[in-house]
Amino acid sequence: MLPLLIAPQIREADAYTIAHEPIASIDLMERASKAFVGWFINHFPDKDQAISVYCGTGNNGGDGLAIARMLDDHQYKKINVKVARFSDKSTPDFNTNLERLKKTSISISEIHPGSGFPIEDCPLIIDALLGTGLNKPLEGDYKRLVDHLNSLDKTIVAVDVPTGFFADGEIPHGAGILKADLVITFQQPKINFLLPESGPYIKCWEAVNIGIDEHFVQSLHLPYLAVEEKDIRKMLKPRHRFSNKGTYGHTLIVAGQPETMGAALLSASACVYAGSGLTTACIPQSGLTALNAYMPEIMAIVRHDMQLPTIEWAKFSAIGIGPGLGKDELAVELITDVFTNYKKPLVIDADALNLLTIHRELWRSVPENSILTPHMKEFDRLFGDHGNWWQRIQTGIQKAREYAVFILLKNDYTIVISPAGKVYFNTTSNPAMAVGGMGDVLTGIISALLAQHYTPEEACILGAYLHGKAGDELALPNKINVILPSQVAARVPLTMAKLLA
Ligand SMILES: NC(=O)C1=CN([C@@H]2O[C@H](COP(=O)(O)OP(=O)(O)OC[C@H]3O[C@@H](n4cnc5c(N)ncnc54)[C@H](OP(=O)(O)O)[C@@H]3O)[C@@H](O)[C@H]2O)[C@@H](O)CC1
Ligand SMILES: [K+]
Repeated sequence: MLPLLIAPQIREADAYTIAHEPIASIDLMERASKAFVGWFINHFPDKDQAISVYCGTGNNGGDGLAIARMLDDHQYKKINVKVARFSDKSTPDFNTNLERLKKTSISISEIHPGSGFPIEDCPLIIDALLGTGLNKPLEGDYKRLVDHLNSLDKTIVAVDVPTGFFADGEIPHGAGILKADLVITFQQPKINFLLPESGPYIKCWEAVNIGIDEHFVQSLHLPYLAVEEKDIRKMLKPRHRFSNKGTYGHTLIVAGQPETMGAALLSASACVYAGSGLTTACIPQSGLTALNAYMPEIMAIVRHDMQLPTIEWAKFSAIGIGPGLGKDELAVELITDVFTNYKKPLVIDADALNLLTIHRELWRSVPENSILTPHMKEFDRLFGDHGNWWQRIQTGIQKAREYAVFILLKNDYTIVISPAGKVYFNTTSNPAMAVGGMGDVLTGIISALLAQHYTPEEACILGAYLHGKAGDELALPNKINVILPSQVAARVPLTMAKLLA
């Protein structure tokens, strides 16, 4: 897992690396700038393109100066540097890099407080005004400059973070933030890059390694972690010789109303594809023909009008409940029946989450370590309205602990919060997956993983990753705009096979 540090921890890790590698601070800046330039050159190979580098007077600005010098070394011929002298302060590494830059032929100009802004005729701007040192929303000269740059139709590549963008914590409404086409960020994506609030400011980002001490970072036992492919490869268990369907569990999916049988079909079929040895769907009677026709591998427990079905609880190694279940009286009785009789962790989704919102007394019987899979609206219905995603995560941490459950909060980077307070960011999935039914498939996959004896934590992490990865494999190679949940479900075996190879 890639630990995701917040800004003060980034400073701590930088300082530790400087003291213990050891490496001089100015050389770490050189290394960071070199990593930036390495990526930049590959993606902007036209050395005749005119580039303006805007620098503040802190270390982000120091990076900008070093980057300008290095691009000059690489024969980029039309570089100019503009230093925003909005403060009397400057860091020693900024000063050293300014002296180094003055020895080149690069033109350096300054922007002063209250002054107008120079005409900008370069199509490409490198933003090294402010980085992770941001400590308050932009105002005054910085805000004016950022608003001005945003008003120009330029390509903006930000160093580490776009100027004015908080790397973590709440992003104030209406803050002045530079809109970057690309952010080349050091060591790790900043946590706010992974939240929807970054959408208007960051078109894409790339993290480059600058050799921060990994042992130190791991020793911090940080709550925020990004899931990487190598973690998934370690987690996934291959199937063994002499195993049989019993080895891989029996999953029950409690879902569907006559009008929402699709949710039950998607969920139960995803469960089969994700490797559950046996899958049974508890569905309304009117859906039986559809179920048999859609996927004969799925067995059924039929719900007759307003009658609770008889369920042999001990038969099932995992239960997923909620997709298309509705909120009527029978649904309430059914969920109560499941919560009362089944003591292992459940996967609780969609209408089952809505029922938890309406009938708060149900919370008392949610089995420990169950997995709740809300999207943003379901989350807010459960736990109250939130003005931003950072707050939502903090509430998630508190509620996961309070109720001893896992909360999987759906997002472009789906967030899994454990009762122990760990926050895992999934790194797969894409906008082509924004289609109704995609969540039902995820529920089926996670339920199947529970049935196959993955721990609830593993089932969440693995389920979110596989679901997104299957979607990526379908959509990304041909830049397909829309993929269907049923396609994602059917792709899962191949995605798993690749990860096990
Ligand atoms: N540490 C390392 O070893 C490495 C660091 N690296 C690089 O350093 C960057 C972090 O550098 P940094 O800490 O110097 O902060 P930076 O973002 O340049 O800004 C600082 C200045 O901004 C000011 N300021 C803050 N908010 C403001 C506001 N709203 N409006 C106006 N001013 C505001 C603040 O002023 P103050 O509030 O202190 O008066 C201070 O003077 C990081 O992103 C990466 O690029 C890499 O080279 C790798 C090695
Ligand atoms: K920046």
